[in-house]
Amino acid sequence: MDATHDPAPADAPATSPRIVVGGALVHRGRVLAARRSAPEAVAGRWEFPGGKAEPGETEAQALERELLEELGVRARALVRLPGAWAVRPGLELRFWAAELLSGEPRALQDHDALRWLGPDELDAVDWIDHDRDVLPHVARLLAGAPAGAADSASAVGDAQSAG
Ligand SMILES: Nc1nc2c([nH]c(=O)n2[C@H]2C[C@H](O)[C@@H](COP(=O)(O)OP(=O)(O)OP(=O)(O)O)O2)c(=O)[nH]1
Repeated sequence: MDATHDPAPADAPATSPRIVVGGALVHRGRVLAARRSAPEAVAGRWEFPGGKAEPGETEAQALERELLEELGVRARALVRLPGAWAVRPGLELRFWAAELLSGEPRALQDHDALRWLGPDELDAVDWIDHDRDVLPHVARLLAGAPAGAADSASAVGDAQSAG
């Protein structure tokens, strides 16, 4: 982009938007939902775990790092899902599909509960609005995922709020 011919508005951030990556972590035909413990604006609502990409990181690297930090699992980012959402000016949310490589997710950071949701259970939790928008893509992802125990949601982690 040529800044000379495409000036940013005066109130825009100095750099391009920072990216937040949310991961639709799929395992045995279900996807992991995580309930946020903070900040207050989103506490108690469900999201796809992830976080902000650090400078120099690819989106895939950022997601894999965040899933290790937040859930204690190794995962592989597979493909970006369509769409992008402005969380706030200068912060853009994108979603990726990811597969679980090893470990059992635990709510170590930012979350106080986790649930695996099957294709018929995607409406079972109170999603953050942006995350609800991407559910049709997640449903398609699950439809193409290897069949697994998708008959019921189960709690896979539960912890007191870590603040
Ligand atoms: N991780 C994640 N954040 C989401 C989702 N949907 C959504 O609106 N958000 C918002 C909540 C936060 O305002 C922002 C992401 O912040 P974050 O707290 O997850 O990022 P982070 O772990 O890198 O944060 P920090 O180190 O700066 O505290 O995006 C989602 O599905 N996953």
